[in-house]
Amino acid sequence: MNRARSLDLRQYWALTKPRVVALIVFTALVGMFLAVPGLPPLRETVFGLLGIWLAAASAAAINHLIDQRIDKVMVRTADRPLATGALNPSQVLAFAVCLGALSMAILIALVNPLTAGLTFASLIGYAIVYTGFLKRATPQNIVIGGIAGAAPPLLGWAAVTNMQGQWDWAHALLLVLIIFVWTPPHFWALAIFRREDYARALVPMLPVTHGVAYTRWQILFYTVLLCVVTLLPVAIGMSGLFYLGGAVVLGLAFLWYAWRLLDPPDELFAMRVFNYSVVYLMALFAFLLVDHWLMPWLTPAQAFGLERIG
Ligand code: HEM
Ligand SMILES: CC(C)=CCC/C(C)=C/CC/C(C)=C/COP(=O)(O)OP(=O)(O)O
Repeated sequence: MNRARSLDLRQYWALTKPRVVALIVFTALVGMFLAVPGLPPLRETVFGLLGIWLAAASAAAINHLIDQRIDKVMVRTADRPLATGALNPSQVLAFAVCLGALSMAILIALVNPLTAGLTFASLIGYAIVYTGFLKRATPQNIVIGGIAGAAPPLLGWAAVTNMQGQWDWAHALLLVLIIFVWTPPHFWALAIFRREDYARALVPMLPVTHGVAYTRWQILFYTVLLCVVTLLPVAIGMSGLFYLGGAVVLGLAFLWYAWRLLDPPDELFAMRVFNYSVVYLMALFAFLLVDHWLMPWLTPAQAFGLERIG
């Protein structure tokens, strides 16, 4: 393969926002493991993850396409393939359509139509509703748009159960709720640091429209809410003590970051909060997984000498 070709591949790879999508796929995997006792079925797991990955990558490529003007103006995004001209819009559109079509074909043929439908709704929710409309319209853009990014555990759950179990909706939606409440502190921490980018690009992000001080309080509010919501898996008996320990320690650290952000030591501190948010979500979902799969016996009922119900 010559140099130009491998450079091209790298540009296409960048269109898929690989690191964001990796975490999205991991949350879908955790949804799959929590949906069933023991190991989830191999075919639905492998092709479910492949389909969700391709759909999220397609959504990310469409986001590049719709956001060309914004990406060119912002320092953080000025080196993206469309902003630099390394790829042209028709190439990006063709790539996104191919990934999206492949995703749907795999999910419909090898997983189930319900998962395909929910995944398609998430793709449209992020790529069109959030990127095309909300992002430009309201500072609540990422709160509402966060629903699409939060959906993957539900998609994973649907892939392996087809939502046949009695409590499927409640349990899967709780995982969605966790990511939904996590999204505002995740994004607004970065938006505080990048507020001049957003102001220049005329994107009404919260620190631009309502100021940095107000955004910091909003981050603290959602972080407190997140700490409460992350206790619910234990309260409803979905997760046990191993998860509880992890959630409490991770949550206390997040609270410390959000509190410290009210009076930060320097400008860069907001980026430390953002970086921690990514580590937090990755670790929280790892705790959910290990708790469910390796330590199912470590329940509050066991610890307090009560019999396990059900
Ligand atoms: C509407 C919802 C969301 C918004 C607006 C948002 C926004 C952002 C932004 C602007 C970045 C910086 C990207 C960059 O500098 O290139 C970022 C990074 C990141 N986001 Fe989000 N995000 C959202 C939801 C999610 C979700 C649902 C996940 C995963 C479950 C996620 C995982 C990540 C990760 C892992 C990074 C770090 C990427 C890297 O290191 O390159 N985000 N996010
Ligand atoms: C099918 C499915 C599961 C869809 C997943 C949706 C998805 C890829 C969510 C990612 C969230 C994200 C990176 C938002 C940033 O968008 P932005 O445009 O505000 O950030 P940017 O300025 O970095 O482009």
